[in-house]
Amino acid sequence: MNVALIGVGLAGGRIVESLLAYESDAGVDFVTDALAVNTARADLVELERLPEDRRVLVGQSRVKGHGVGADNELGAEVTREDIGDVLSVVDEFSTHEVDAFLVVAGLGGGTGSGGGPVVAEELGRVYAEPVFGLGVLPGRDEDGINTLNAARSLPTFVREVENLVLFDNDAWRQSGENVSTGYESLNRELARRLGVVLSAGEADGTGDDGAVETADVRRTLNAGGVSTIGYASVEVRRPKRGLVARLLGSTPDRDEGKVTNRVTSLVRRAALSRLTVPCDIESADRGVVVVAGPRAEVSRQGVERGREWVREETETTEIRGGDCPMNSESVAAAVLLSGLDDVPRLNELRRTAVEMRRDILEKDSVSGHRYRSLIRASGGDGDDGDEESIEPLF
Ligand SMILES: Nc1nc2c(ncn2[C@@H]2O[C@H](COP(=O)(O)OP(=O)(O)OP(=O)(O)O)[C@@H](O)[C@H]2O)c(=O)[nH]1
Repeated sequence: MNVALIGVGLAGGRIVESLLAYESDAGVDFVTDALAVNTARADLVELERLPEDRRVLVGQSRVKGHGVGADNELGAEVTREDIGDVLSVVDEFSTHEVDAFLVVAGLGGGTGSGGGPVVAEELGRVYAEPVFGLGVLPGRDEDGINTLNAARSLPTFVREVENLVLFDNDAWRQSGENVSTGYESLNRELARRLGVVLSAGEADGTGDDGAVETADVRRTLNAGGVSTIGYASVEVRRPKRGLVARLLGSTPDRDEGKVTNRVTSLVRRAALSRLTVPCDIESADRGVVVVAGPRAEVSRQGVERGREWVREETETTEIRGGDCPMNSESVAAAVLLSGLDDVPRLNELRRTAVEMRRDILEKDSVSGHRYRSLIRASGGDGDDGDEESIEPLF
């Protein structure tokens, strides 16, 4: 699948770079071009892989390159004002080769959660290719404003993209981890999962029957709403060949049954693994199974059996899938499940956001606080809003 990546905000830019790192390490080719957008100059400087002309600073006239300090209304506003700068860089992409855009953002901050949906809306307006999103949910230990930002940005982001893949930082952070090294390993885990899914279609156009195609992933994501990804991998040791076999050039016998079982179990483990956002897999509307690895280690029958198993477990007939040849030392299975209708973390996030807003508004000490207008904008301020609902960002 050929994707154009646009990372908005710090988390967005870092995750885009992790995907680029995965792509080069795995020797696959799914990123057509990539770009980072930010309101903070320092966050763009921190990036390592994207060239200078693929880093766009927005809102300079308003926030002087210092970021929007978790104000996602301001993040949305300044991104909209400078959207021309973003689109002119996207214009330089080989968009005729692009199958889809992927807008990546952390939903807890100001720039990504505000600017991400704006970028998605504008790309959808200008280009015919689908626009997908990847949204990172803030942890429970972050400030109330991060939860409120995510609760407001989510419905807007979901509306502006064809599908929003979710990643829940909380479900992935190990206790006691240093935040920045923690993010690094989180981003690697995320890139591994998404990387396998986006590698689908490497064999597009070759007429290879069992290979998973770009269209399989696109149709799965067309279910709309939000999605999650499960993943499992296993190292494969190439069997040693004796001297005579090497001289004769013969290939070692392949235990077909063993390879098939290994692939089937791998797909099951992926579906039952810790998902990028935990949920009941039965709540999925569609899915796609991608098994990537050396051709000799990926049994088509194994993929088919695994797919059948996911179909039964999810009680969903629309489970697509296939293999994806890759020159690696391991076989990896990723299961993308979309159109989820029950994600407990999202319900909790909304509830917490309502409670936090109430708490913050009740505390006298926050009168005149810089977040007060934001909190009012989120609705339920006692004047005319509904106390139990959160207003979408726009
Ligand atoms: N997975 C992951 N999450 C991150 C990373 N950096 C930040 N986050 C999360 O993303 C949220 C948004 O943070 P940032 O991306 O730093 O914020 P921003 O969008 O740049 O917005 P401002 O800094 O407010 O302008 C935070 O609430 C964190 O939960 C990262 O590298 N990886």
